[in-house]
Amino acid sequence: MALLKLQMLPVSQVLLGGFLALICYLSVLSIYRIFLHPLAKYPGPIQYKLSEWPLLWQAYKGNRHIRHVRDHGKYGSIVRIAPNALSFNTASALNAIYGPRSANVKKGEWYKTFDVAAGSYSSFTETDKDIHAAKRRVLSPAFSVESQKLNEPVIIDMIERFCDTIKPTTDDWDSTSWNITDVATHLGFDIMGGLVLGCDFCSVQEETNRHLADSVLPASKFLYWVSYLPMAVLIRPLLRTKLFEILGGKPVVDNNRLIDYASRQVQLRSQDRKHSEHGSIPDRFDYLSRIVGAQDKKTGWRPTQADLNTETLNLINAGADPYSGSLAALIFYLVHNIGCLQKATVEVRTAFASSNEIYSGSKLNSCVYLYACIEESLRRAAPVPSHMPRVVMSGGMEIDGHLLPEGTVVGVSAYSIHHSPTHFSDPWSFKPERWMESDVVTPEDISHARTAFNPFSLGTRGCIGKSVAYLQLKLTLAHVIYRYDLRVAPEDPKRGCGESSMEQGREREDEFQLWDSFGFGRDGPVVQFRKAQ
Ligand code: HEM
Repeated sequence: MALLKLQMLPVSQVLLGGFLALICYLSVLSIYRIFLHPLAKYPGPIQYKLSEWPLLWQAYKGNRHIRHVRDHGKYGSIVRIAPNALSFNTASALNAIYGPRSANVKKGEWYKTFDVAAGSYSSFTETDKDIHAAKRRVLSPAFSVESQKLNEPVIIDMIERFCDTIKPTTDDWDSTSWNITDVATHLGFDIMGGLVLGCDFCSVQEETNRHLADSVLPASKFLYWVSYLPMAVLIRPLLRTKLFEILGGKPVVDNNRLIDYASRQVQLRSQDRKHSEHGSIPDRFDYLSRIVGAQDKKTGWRPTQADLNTETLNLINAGADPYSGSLAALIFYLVHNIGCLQKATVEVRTAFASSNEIYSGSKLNSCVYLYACIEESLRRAAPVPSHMPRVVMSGGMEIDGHLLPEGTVVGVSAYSIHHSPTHFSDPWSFKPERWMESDVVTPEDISHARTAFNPFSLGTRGCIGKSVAYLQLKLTLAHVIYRYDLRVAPEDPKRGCGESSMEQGREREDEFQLWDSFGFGRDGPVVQFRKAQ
Protein backbone atom coordinates (compact mmCIF):
# COMPACT_ATOMS: atom_id res chain seq x y z
CA MET A 1 0.00 0.00 0.00
CA ALA A 2 2.82 2.39 1.01
CA LEU A 3 4.67 1.45 -2.21
CA LEU A 4 1.55 2.24 -4.21
CA LYS A 5 1.32 5.68 -2.59
CA LEU A 6 5.00 6.32 -3.31
CA GLN A 7 4.47 5.42 -6.96
CA MET A 8 1.75 8.00 -7.18
CA LEU A 9 4.00 10.84 -5.90
CA PRO A 10 5.51 13.14 -8.55
CA VAL A 11 9.17 12.34 -9.36
CA SER A 12 10.28 15.78 -8.18
CA GLN A 13 8.86 15.12 -4.70
CA VAL A 14 10.54 11.72 -4.49
CA LEU A 15 13.87 13.31 -5.46
CA LEU A 16 13.39 16.15 -2.97
CA GLY A 17 12.53 13.63 -0.23
CA GLY A 18 15.61 11.58 -1.08
CA PHE A 19 17.79 14.70 -1.04
CA LEU A 20 16.45 15.80 2.37
CA ALA A 21 16.97 12.29 3.74
CA LEU A 22 20.57 12.38 2.50
CA ILE A 23 21.15 15.80 4.09
CA CYS A 24 19.69 14.50 7.38
CA TYR A 25 21.87 11.41 7.24
CA LEU A 26 25.04 13.42 6.52
CA SER A 27 24.19 15.94 9.26
CA VAL A 28 23.67 13.20 11.85
CA LEU A 29 26.85 11.44 10.68
CA SER A 30 28.85 14.69 10.89
CA ILE A 31 27.55 15.47 14.39
CA TYR A 32 28.39 11.93 15.44
CA ARG A 33 31.88 12.06 13.95
CA ILE A 34 32.73 15.47 15.41
CA PHE A 35 31.19 15.20 18.88
CA LEU A 36 30.27 11.61 19.76
CA HIS A 37 32.77 9.36 17.97
CA PRO A 38 35.25 7.51 20.26
CA LEU A 39 38.04 9.55 18.61
CA ALA A 40 36.18 12.87 19.00
CA LYS A 41 38.56 14.18 21.65
CA TYR A 42 41.64 14.00 19.41
CA PRO A 43 42.65 17.19 17.60
CA GLY A 44 42.83 17.59 13.84
CA PRO A 45 41.43 19.64 10.98
CA ILE A 46 37.63 19.45 10.82
CA GLN A 47 37.62 18.08 7.28
CA TYR A 48 39.67 15.05 8.45
CA LYS A 49 37.17 14.37 11.23
CA LEU A 50 34.28 14.44 8.78
CA SER A 51 35.52 12.15 6.03
CA GLU A 52 38.27 9.93 4.57
CA TRP A 53 38.35 11.90 1.34
CA PRO A 54 41.02 14.47 2.34
CA LEU A 55 43.37 11.58 3.13
CA LEU A 56 42.59 9.95 -0.17
CA TRP A 57 43.21 13.22 -2.01
CA GLN A 58 46.60 13.52 -0.29
CA ALA A 59 47.45 9.95 -1.33
CA TYR A 60 46.48 10.89 -4.89
CA LYS A 61 48.59 14.08 -4.79
CA GLY A 62 51.55 12.33 -3.11
CA ASN A 63 51.82 14.88 -0.30
CA ARG A 64 50.54 12.99 2.74
CA HIS A 65 53.99 13.04 4.37
CA ILE A 66 54.16 16.81 4.00
CA ARG A 67 50.73 17.20 5.55
CA HIS A 68 51.74 14.94 8.47
CA VAL A 69 54.63 17.28 9.33
CA ARG A 70 52.37 20.31 9.09
CA ASP A 71 49.52 18.71 11.08
CA HIS A 72 51.79 17.44 13.86
CA GLY A 73 53.45 20.87 14.00
CA LYS A 74 50.05 22.46 14.52
CA TYR A 75 48.12 19.90 16.61
CA GLY A 76 50.83 18.02 18.52
CA SER A 77 51.97 14.42 18.64
CA ILE A 78 48.51 12.85 18.04
CA VAL A 79 46.37 14.00 15.14
CA ARG A 80 43.03 12.62 13.98
CA ILE A 81 43.68 12.25 10.25
CA ALA A 82 40.38 10.57 9.28
CA PRO A 83 37.15 9.81 11.14
CA ASN A 84 38.61 6.52 12.30
CA ALA A 85 42.36 7.11 12.08
CA LEU A 86 45.06 8.64 14.29
CA SER A 87 48.57 9.69 13.36
CA PHE A 88 51.23 9.56 16.09
CA ASN A 89 54.60 11.30 16.03
CA THR A 90 56.51 9.81 18.97
CA ALA A 91 59.17 7.11 19.22
CA SER A 92 57.13 5.39 21.93
CA ALA A 93 54.12 5.09 19.59
CA LEU A 94 56.35 3.94 16.74
CA ASN A 95 57.78 1.14 18.86
CA ALA A 96 54.42 0.21 20.38
CA ILE A 97 52.61 -0.04 17.04
CA TYR A 98 55.24 -1.61 14.81
CA GLY A 99 57.64 -3.23 17.29
CA PRO A 100 56.42 -6.32 19.15
CA ARG A 101 54.49 -9.15 17.52
CA SER A 102 52.21 -9.05 20.55
CA ALA A 103 51.07 -5.49 19.72
CA ASN A 104 47.30 -5.72 19.36
CA VAL A 105 47.27 -4.43 15.78
CA LYS A 106 47.34 -5.93 12.32
CA LYS A 107 47.84 -4.51 8.86
CA GLY A 108 44.84 -2.44 7.77
CA GLU A 109 42.31 -2.82 4.93
CA TRP A 110 44.53 -0.78 2.63
CA TYR A 111 46.83 -3.78 2.08
CA LYS A 112 44.03 -5.98 0.78
CA THR A 113 43.91 -4.23 -2.59
CA PHE A 114 47.53 -3.37 -3.28
CA ASP A 115 48.88 -6.57 -4.88
CA VAL A 116 45.89 -8.89 -4.96
CA ALA A 117 45.69 -8.49 -8.77
CA ALA A 118 48.43 -11.13 -8.90
CA GLY A 119 46.01 -13.66 -7.37
CA SER A 120 46.73 -13.79 -3.64
CA TYR A 121 48.30 -11.82 -0.78
CA SER A 122 52.07 -11.62 -0.48
CA SER A 123 54.10 -11.60 2.72
CA PHE A 124 53.85 -7.81 2.47
CA THR A 125 50.05 -7.54 2.13
CA GLU A 126 48.89 -10.52 4.20
CA THR A 127 46.85 -9.11 7.10
CA ASP A 128 46.29 -12.32 9.09
CA LYS A 129 49.13 -12.55 11.61
CA ASP A 130 49.42 -16.34 11.67
CA ILE A 131 49.29 -16.76 7.89
CA HIS A 132 51.83 -13.96 7.58
CA ALA A 133 54.16 -15.72 10.02
CA ALA A 134 54.02 -18.88 7.88
CA LYS A 135 54.69 -16.87 4.69
CA ARG A 136 57.62 -15.13 6.34
CA ARG A 137 59.12 -18.43 7.51
CA VAL A 138 58.89 -19.80 3.96
CA LEU A 139 60.66 -16.69 2.64
CA SER A 140 63.38 -16.54 5.26
CA PRO A 141 65.91 -18.97 3.64
CA ALA A 142 66.09 -16.59 0.66
CA PHE A 143 67.27 -13.87 3.07
CA SER A 144 69.73 -15.96 5.07
CA VAL A 145 73.38 -15.00 5.42
CA GLU A 146 74.29 -17.94 3.18
CA SER A 147 71.86 -16.83 0.46
CA GLN A 148 73.20 -13.26 0.59
CA LYS A 149 76.78 -14.49 0.23
CA LEU A 150 75.87 -16.67 -2.76
CA ASN A 151 73.96 -13.83 -4.43
CA GLU A 152 76.44 -11.02 -3.80
CA PRO A 153 78.36 -11.66 -7.07
CA VAL A 154 75.08 -11.09 -8.97
CA ILE A 155 74.68 -7.69 -7.30
CA ILE A 156 78.30 -6.73 -7.94
CA ASP A 157 78.12 -7.80 -11.57
CA MET A 158 75.05 -5.60 -12.15
CA ILE A 159 76.71 -2.65 -10.40
CA GLU A 160 79.93 -3.01 -12.39
CA ARG A 161 77.98 -3.12 -15.64
CA PHE A 162 76.07 -0.05 -14.48
CA CYS A 163 79.41 1.72 -13.85
CA ASP A 164 80.59 0.68 -17.33
CA THR A 165 77.43 2.15 -18.83
CA ILE A 166 77.90 5.55 -17.22
CA LYS A 167 81.66 5.53 -17.86
CA PRO A 168 82.95 8.93 -19.04
CA THR A 169 84.55 8.88 -22.48
CA THR A 170 87.21 11.53 -21.78
CA ASP A 171 89.44 12.34 -18.81
CA ASP A 172 87.46 15.49 -18.11
CA TRP A 173 83.80 15.81 -17.04
CA ASP A 174 81.75 13.81 -19.49
CA SER A 175 79.34 15.83 -21.60
CA THR A 176 76.63 13.23 -21.01
CA SER A 177 74.40 14.00 -18.02
CA TRP A 178 72.48 11.22 -16.29
CA ASN A 179 69.15 11.55 -14.53
CA ILE A 180 69.91 9.33 -11.53
CA THR A 181 66.22 8.62 -10.92
CA ASP A 182 65.99 6.90 -14.32
CA VAL A 183 69.22 4.91 -14.22
CA ALA A 184 68.75 3.90 -10.58
CA THR A 185 65.26 2.62 -11.41
CA HIS A 186 66.72 0.41 -14.12
CA LEU A 187 69.58 -0.78 -11.94
CA GLY A 188 67.24 -1.62 -9.05
CA PHE A 189 65.01 -3.61 -11.37
CA ASP A 190 67.94 -5.48 -12.91
CA ILE A 191 69.35 -6.41 -9.50
CA MET A 192 65.97 -7.74 -8.37
CA GLY A 193 65.57 -9.66 -11.64
CA GLY A 194 68.88 -11.34 -10.82
CA LEU A 195 68.17 -11.96 -7.14
CA VAL A 196 64.54 -13.04 -7.41
CA LEU A 197 64.43 -14.79 -10.77
CA GLY A 198 68.05 -15.44 -11.65
CA CYS A 199 67.50 -13.57 -14.92
CA ASP A 200 69.12 -10.56 -16.55
CA PHE A 201 66.67 -7.85 -17.61
CA CYS A 202 69.56 -5.66 -18.88
CA SER A 203 67.36 -2.61 -18.55
CA VAL A 204 70.34 -0.38 -17.67
CA GLN A 205 71.90 -1.23 -21.05
CA GLU A 206 68.92 -1.93 -23.32
CA GLU A 207 65.42 -0.63 -24.06
CA THR A 208 63.70 -4.04 -24.31
CA ASN A 209 62.61 -4.53 -20.69
CA ARG A 210 62.57 -0.91 -19.56
CA HIS A 211 58.78 -0.67 -19.79
CA LEU A 212 58.64 -3.32 -17.04
CA ALA A 213 61.18 -1.51 -14.87
CA ASP A 214 59.44 1.81 -15.47
CA SER A 215 56.01 0.38 -14.55
CA VAL A 216 56.86 -0.44 -10.93
CA LEU A 217 56.53 3.03 -9.43
CA PRO A 218 53.60 4.34 -11.54
CA ALA A 219 51.64 1.14 -10.75
CA SER A 220 52.40 1.58 -7.07
CA LYS A 221 51.34 5.23 -7.26
CA PHE A 222 48.03 4.29 -8.87
CA LEU A 223 47.30 1.38 -6.52
CA TYR A 224 48.32 3.49 -3.53
CA TRP A 225 45.38 5.85 -3.69
CA VAL A 226 42.99 3.32 -5.23
CA SER A 227 43.61 1.06 -2.22
CA TYR A 228 42.50 3.92 0.05
CA LEU A 229 39.11 4.26 -1.71
CA PRO A 230 36.30 3.63 0.81
CA MET A 231 34.78 1.06 -1.58
CA ALA A 232 38.08 -0.58 -2.56
CA VAL A 233 36.52 -3.94 -1.67
CA LEU A 234 34.27 -3.57 -4.75
CA ILE A 235 37.23 -2.73 -6.94
CA ARG A 236 39.32 -5.78 -6.06
CA PRO A 237 37.53 -8.19 -8.44
CA LEU A 238 38.05 -5.67 -11.28
CA LEU A 239 41.80 -5.32 -10.88
CA ARG A 240 42.70 -7.70 -13.74
CA THR A 241 39.91 -6.60 -16.09
CA LYS A 242 40.10 -4.58 -19.30
CA LEU A 243 38.05 -1.84 -17.59
CA PHE A 244 40.75 -1.37 -14.99
CA GLU A 245 43.45 -1.25 -17.65
CA ILE A 246 41.50 1.54 -19.33
CA LEU A 247 41.06 3.41 -16.03
CA GLY A 248 44.62 2.92 -14.80
CA GLY A 249 46.26 3.30 -18.22
CA LYS A 250 49.81 2.36 -19.03
CA PRO A 251 51.08 1.65 -15.47
CA VAL A 252 48.34 -0.92 -14.93
CA VAL A 253 48.84 -2.50 -18.36
CA ASP A 254 52.60 -2.75 -17.77
CA ASN A 255 52.13 -4.00 -14.23
CA ASN A 256 49.82 -6.71 -15.55
CA ARG A 257 52.57 -7.68 -17.98
CA LEU A 258 54.95 -7.92 -15.05
CA ILE A 259 52.44 -10.11 -13.19
CA ASP A 260 52.19 -12.36 -16.28
CA TYR A 261 55.95 -12.47 -16.60
CA ALA A 262 56.33 -13.42 -12.93
CA SER A 263 53.67 -16.13 -13.30
CA ARG A 264 55.42 -17.64 -16.33
CA GLN A 265 58.70 -17.70 -14.40
CA VAL A 266 56.98 -19.45 -11.50
CA GLN A 267 55.54 -22.05 -13.87
CA LEU A 268 58.89 -22.66 -15.52
CA ARG A 269 60.60 -22.92 -12.16
CA SER A 270 58.00 -25.40 -10.93
CA GLN A 271 58.73 -27.53 -14.01
CA ASP A 272 62.49 -27.13 -13.44
CA ARG A 273 61.99 -28.35 -9.93
CA LYS A 274 60.19 -31.45 -11.08
CA HIS A 275 63.12 -32.15 -13.42
CA SER A 276 65.70 -31.38 -10.76
CA GLU A 277 64.13 -34.01 -8.55
CA HIS A 278 65.49 -36.36 -11.23
CA GLY A 279 68.87 -34.63 -11.03
CA SER A 280 68.95 -32.83 -14.40
CA ILE A 281 68.94 -29.13 -13.41
CA PRO A 282 71.91 -27.42 -11.70
CA ASP A 283 71.46 -25.68 -8.35
CA ARG A 284 70.13 -22.13 -8.46
CA PHE A 285 70.46 -19.57 -5.73
CA ASP A 286 67.75 -17.08 -6.66
CA TYR A 287 64.90 -16.40 -4.26
CA LEU A 288 62.28 -18.07 -6.41
CA SER A 289 64.16 -21.38 -6.31
CA ARG A 290 64.04 -21.22 -2.57
CA ILE A 291 60.30 -20.74 -2.32
CA VAL A 292 59.00 -22.98 -5.14
CA GLY A 293 58.03 -26.26 -3.51
CA ALA A 294 58.85 -24.92 -0.01
CA GLN A 295 56.76 -25.84 3.00
CA ASP A 296 56.39 -24.18 6.39
CA LYS A 297 57.69 -26.71 8.90
CA LYS A 298 55.56 -25.35 11.73
CA THR A 299 52.13 -25.33 10.05
CA GLY A 300 52.67 -27.47 6.95
CA TRP A 301 51.54 -24.53 4.77
CA ARG A 302 52.69 -24.69 1.13
CA PRO A 303 52.41 -21.70 -1.22
CA THR A 304 49.98 -22.27 -4.11
CA GLN A 305 50.73 -21.13 -7.64
CA ALA A 306 48.81 -17.88 -6.94
CA ASP A 307 50.80 -17.33 -3.71
CA LEU A 308 54.04 -17.80 -5.62
CA ASN A 309 52.98 -15.44 -8.40
CA THR A 310 52.11 -12.70 -5.92
CA GLU A 311 55.21 -13.23 -3.81
CA THR A 312 57.44 -13.08 -6.86
CA LEU A 313 55.84 -9.83 -7.98
CA ASN A 314 56.10 -8.48 -4.44
CA LEU A 315 59.78 -9.34 -4.12
CA ILE A 316 60.62 -7.60 -7.37
CA ASN A 317 58.56 -4.50 -6.55
CA ALA A 318 59.35 -4.29 -2.82
CA GLY A 319 63.02 -4.82 -3.54
CA ALA A 320 63.54 -2.69 -6.63
CA ASP A 321 61.78 0.58 -5.98
CA PRO A 322 62.87 1.46 -2.41
CA TYR A 323 66.48 0.74 -3.33
CA SER A 324 66.27 2.84 -6.52
CA GLY A 325 64.60 5.71 -4.67
CA SER A 326 67.12 5.53 -1.84
CA LEU A 327 70.01 5.54 -4.30
CA ALA A 328 68.63 8.60 -6.11
CA ALA A 329 68.17 10.40 -2.77
CA LEU A 330 71.64 9.39 -1.59
CA ILE A 331 73.32 10.71 -4.72
CA PHE A 332 71.17 13.86 -4.56
CA TYR A 333 72.32 14.63 -1.03
CA LEU A 334 75.96 13.89 -1.83
CA VAL A 335 76.22 16.01 -4.97
CA HIS A 336 74.45 18.84 -3.13
CA ASN A 337 76.74 18.47 -0.09
CA ILE A 338 80.16 18.42 -1.67
CA GLY A 339 81.99 18.19 1.67
CA CYS A 340 80.19 14.95 2.50
CA LEU A 341 80.82 13.56 -0.98
CA GLN A 342 84.55 14.33 -0.66
CA LYS A 343 84.79 12.69 2.76
CA ALA A 344 83.02 9.52 1.58
CA THR A 345 85.17 9.43 -1.57
CA VAL A 346 88.45 9.75 0.33
CA GLU A 347 87.31 7.04 2.72
CA VAL A 348 86.45 4.58 -0.07
CA ARG A 349 89.53 5.29 -2.18
CA THR A 350 91.72 4.82 0.90
CA ALA A 351 90.04 1.59 1.99
CA PHE A 352 90.30 -0.19 -1.38
CA ALA A 353 93.28 -0.60 -3.70
CA SER A 354 91.13 -1.49 -6.70
CA SER A 355 87.41 -1.73 -7.49
CA ASN A 356 87.75 -5.54 -7.60
CA GLU A 357 88.23 -5.43 -3.84
CA ILE A 358 84.85 -3.84 -3.23
CA TYR A 359 82.67 -6.55 -1.76
CA SER A 360 81.23 -7.27 1.67
CA GLY A 361 83.71 -7.76 4.49
CA SER A 362 85.99 -5.87 6.81
CA LYS A 363 87.11 -3.24 4.27
CA LEU A 364 83.57 -2.31 3.33
CA ASN A 365 82.61 -2.32 7.02
CA SER A 366 85.48 0.06 7.73
CA CYS A 367 83.77 2.68 5.54
CA VAL A 368 81.82 4.16 8.43
CA TYR A 369 81.30 7.55 6.82
CA LEU A 370 79.81 5.91 3.72
CA TYR A 371 77.40 4.06 6.01
CA ALA A 372 76.55 7.27 7.87
CA CYS A 373 75.73 8.96 4.53
CA ILE A 374 73.32 6.09 3.73
CA GLU A 375 71.66 6.37 7.16
CA GLU A 376 71.28 10.11 6.84
CA SER A 377 69.85 9.87 3.37
CA LEU A 378 67.37 7.18 4.53
CA ARG A 379 66.38 9.56 7.31
CA ARG A 380 65.75 12.45 4.93
CA ALA A 381 64.06 10.31 2.27
CA ALA A 382 62.50 7.21 3.87
CA PRO A 383 61.11 5.16 0.98
CA VAL A 384 57.74 4.75 2.71
CA PRO A 385 57.36 8.34 3.89
CA SER A 386 53.76 8.23 5.11
CA HIS A 387 51.81 5.75 7.22
CA MET A 388 51.98 1.99 7.08
CA PRO A 389 48.42 1.67 8.37
CA ARG A 390 47.71 -0.71 11.24
CA VAL A 391 44.28 -1.44 12.69
CA VAL A 392 43.63 -2.05 16.39
CA MET A 393 42.24 -5.55 17.02
CA SER A 394 39.59 -6.84 19.40
CA GLY A 395 40.24 -5.73 22.98
CA GLY A 396 41.69 -2.34 22.03
CA MET A 397 45.21 -1.08 22.55
CA GLU A 398 46.98 1.52 24.64
CA ILE A 399 49.32 3.86 22.79
CA ASP A 400 51.11 6.71 24.57
CA GLY A 401 48.65 6.35 27.46
CA HIS A 402 45.54 6.47 25.25
CA LEU A 403 43.24 3.47 25.21
CA LEU A 404 42.02 3.06 21.63
CA PRO A 405 39.03 0.96 20.62
CA GLU A 406 39.03 -1.96 18.17
CA GLY A 407 38.97 -0.81 14.55
CA THR A 408 40.97 2.40 15.07
CA VAL A 409 43.54 2.86 12.31
CA VAL A 410 46.90 4.00 13.68
CA GLY A 411 50.29 4.84 12.22
CA VAL A 412 53.50 6.85 12.39
CA SER A 413 54.87 8.64 9.35
CA ALA A 414 58.58 7.97 8.89
CA TYR A 415 59.07 11.30 7.13
CA SER A 416 57.39 13.17 9.95
CA ILE A 417 59.20 11.49 12.83
CA HIS A 418 62.52 11.55 10.94
CA HIS A 419 62.23 15.35 10.87
CA SER A 420 61.15 15.74 14.47
CA PRO A 421 63.48 18.08 16.41
CA THR A 422 62.81 15.95 19.51
CA HIS A 423 64.98 13.22 18.02
CA PHE A 424 67.13 14.95 15.43
CA SER A 425 68.81 18.27 16.05
CA ASP A 426 68.67 20.54 13.01
CA PRO A 427 66.42 17.96 11.31
CA TRP A 428 66.24 19.64 7.91
CA SER A 429 70.04 19.50 7.39
CA PHE A 430 71.91 16.60 5.80
CA LYS A 431 74.45 15.65 8.47
CA PRO A 432 75.94 12.13 8.27
CA GLU A 433 78.04 13.05 11.31
CA ARG A 434 74.96 12.75 13.53
CA TRP A 435 75.27 8.95 13.15
CA MET A 436 78.93 8.84 14.27
CA GLU A 437 80.29 9.13 17.78
CA SER A 438 82.49 12.22 18.26
CA ASP A 439 83.25 15.04 20.68
CA VAL A 440 79.85 16.52 19.94
CA VAL A 441 77.81 13.36 19.31
CA THR A 442 77.47 10.98 22.26
CA PRO A 443 76.40 7.30 22.10
CA GLU A 444 73.21 8.42 23.91
CA ASP A 445 72.46 10.95 21.13
CA ILE A 446 72.77 8.17 18.57
CA SER A 447 70.58 5.70 20.44
CA HIS A 448 68.01 8.44 21.06
CA ALA A 449 67.91 9.09 17.31
CA ARG A 450 67.70 5.36 16.56
CA THR A 451 64.53 4.95 18.63
CA ALA A 452 62.79 7.16 16.06
CA PHE A 453 64.59 5.89 12.94
CA ASN A 454 62.52 3.45 10.93
CA PRO A 455 63.14 3.48 7.16
CA PHE A 456 62.66 -0.31 7.11
CA SER A 457 59.87 -0.37 9.71
CA LEU A 458 60.27 -2.61 12.76
CA GLY A 459 59.44 -5.98 14.20
CA THR A 460 57.95 -8.99 12.49
CA ARG A 461 56.45 -6.84 9.70
CA GLY A 462 59.70 -4.95 9.20
CA CYS A 463 61.57 -5.26 5.92
CA ILE A 464 62.86 -8.78 5.33
CA GLY A 465 65.27 -7.38 2.71
CA LYS A 466 66.92 -4.84 5.03
CA SER A 467 70.31 -6.50 5.10
CA VAL A 468 70.51 -7.04 1.34
CA ALA A 469 69.25 -3.47 0.79
CA TYR A 470 72.09 -2.03 2.89
CA LEU A 471 74.56 -4.24 1.04
CA GLN A 472 73.24 -3.03 -2.34
CA LEU A 473 73.42 0.62 -1.30
CA LYS A 474 76.92 0.32 0.16
CA LEU A 475 78.25 -1.60 -2.84
CA THR A 476 76.69 0.75 -5.36
CA LEU A 477 77.94 3.93 -3.73
CA ALA A 478 81.40 2.49 -3.05
CA HIS A 479 81.83 1.27 -6.66
CA VAL A 480 80.56 4.52 -8.19
CA ILE A 481 82.64 6.91 -6.06
CA TYR A 482 85.71 4.68 -6.25
CA ARG A 483 85.67 4.90 -10.03
CA TYR A 484 84.25 8.36 -10.67
CA ASP A 485 84.03 11.92 -9.46
CA LEU A 486 80.47 13.22 -9.45
CA ARG A 487 78.96 16.68 -9.86
CA VAL A 488 75.55 18.19 -10.44
CA ALA A 489 75.09 18.75 -14.19
CA PRO A 490 75.69 22.48 -14.73
CA GLU A 491 72.80 22.73 -17.21
CA ASP A 492 70.22 21.23 -14.79
CA PRO A 493 71.37 21.90 -11.23
CA LYS A 494 67.99 22.09 -9.54
CA ARG A 495 66.35 18.84 -10.65
CA GLY A 496 64.79 17.16 -7.62
CA CYS A 497 65.11 20.25 -5.38
CA GLY A 498 62.29 22.00 -3.58
CA GLU A 499 61.35 25.58 -4.49
CA SER A 500 59.28 28.39 -3.07
CA SER A 501 56.75 28.15 -5.90
CA MET A 502 55.81 24.62 -4.76
CA GLU A 503 53.29 23.90 -2.01
CA GLN A 504 54.11 24.77 1.59
CA GLY A 505 56.57 22.20 2.91
CA ARG A 506 58.36 21.86 -0.45
CA GLU A 507 60.19 25.18 -0.35
CA ARG A 508 63.58 23.89 0.84
CA GLU A 509 65.95 24.06 -2.12
CA ASP A 510 68.36 21.59 -0.57
CA GLU A 511 65.71 18.91 0.00
CA PHE A 512 65.11 16.01 -2.41
CA GLN A 513 61.41 16.12 -3.21
CA LEU A 514 59.37 12.98 -2.62
CA TRP A 515 55.90 12.20 -3.97
CA ASP A 516 54.53 9.70 -1.48
CA SER A 517 53.14 6.56 -3.14
CA PHE A 518 54.15 3.70 -0.81
CA GLY A 519 57.56 4.21 -2.30
CA PHE A 520 58.08 7.71 -3.57
CA GLY A 521 57.87 9.46 -6.90
CA ARG A 522 60.99 11.48 -7.65
CA ASP A 523 63.05 13.16 -10.34
CA GLY A 524 66.79 13.77 -10.54
CA PRO A 525 69.39 14.61 -9.57
CA VAL A 526 71.00 15.13 -12.97
CA VAL A 527 74.66 14.25 -12.59
CA GLN A 528 77.87 14.21 -14.62
CA PHE A 529 80.78 11.83 -14.08
CA ARG A 530 84.53 12.10 -14.50
CA LYS A 531 87.22 9.42 -14.10
CA ALA A 532 88.48 9.46 -10.50
CA GLN A 533 91.22 12.14 -10.24
C1 HEM B 1 66.32 0.73 0.74
C2 HEM B 1 65.65 -0.37 0.53
C3 HEM B 1 64.39 -0.81 1.25
C4 HEM B 1 63.59 -0.13 2.13
C5 HEM B 1 63.78 1.27 2.67
C6 HEM B 1 62.51 -1.01 2.49
C7 HEM B 1 61.49 -0.69 3.37
C8 HEM B 1 60.48 -1.55 3.76
C9 HEM B 1 59.42 -1.22 4.69
C10 HEM B 1 59.24 0.13 5.36
C11 HEM B 1 58.64 -2.32 4.84
C12 HEM B 1 57.38 -2.44 5.71
C13 HEM B 1 56.15 -2.16 4.88
C14 HEM B 1 54.88 -2.22 5.66
O1 HEM B 1 54.86 -2.51 6.85
O2 HEM B 1 53.84 -1.97 5.07
C15 HEM B 1 59.19 -3.35 4.00
C16 HEM B 1 58.67 -4.60 3.88
C17 HEM B 1 59.16 -5.54 3.03
N1 HEM B 1 60.29 -5.43 2.23
FE1 HEM B 1 61.54 -3.87 2.12
N2 HEM B 1 62.68 -2.20 1.83
C18 HEM B 1 63.82 -2.12 1.08
C19 HEM B 1 64.35 -3.10 0.30
C20 HEM B 1 63.86 -4.36 0.18
C21 HEM B 1 64.47 -5.42 -0.56
C22 HEM B 1 65.80 -5.31 -1.31
C23 HEM B 1 63.62 -6.49 -0.50
C24 HEM B 1 63.73 -7.84 -1.12
C25 HEM B 1 64.71 -8.28 -1.78
C26 HEM B 1 62.49 -6.10 0.33
C27 HEM B 1 61.42 -6.91 0.63
C28 HEM B 1 60.42 -6.60 1.53
C29 HEM B 1 59.34 -7.50 1.88
C30 HEM B 1 59.12 -8.91 1.33
C31 HEM B 1 58.54 -6.84 2.83
C32 HEM B 1 57.30 -7.38 3.54
C33 HEM B 1 57.77 -7.93 4.88
C34 HEM B 1 56.66 -8.52 5.73
O3 HEM B 1 55.61 -7.90 5.92
O4 HEM B 1 56.90 -9.62 6.24
N3 HEM B 1 62.67 -4.81 0.72
N4 HEM B 1 60.32 -2.85 3.36
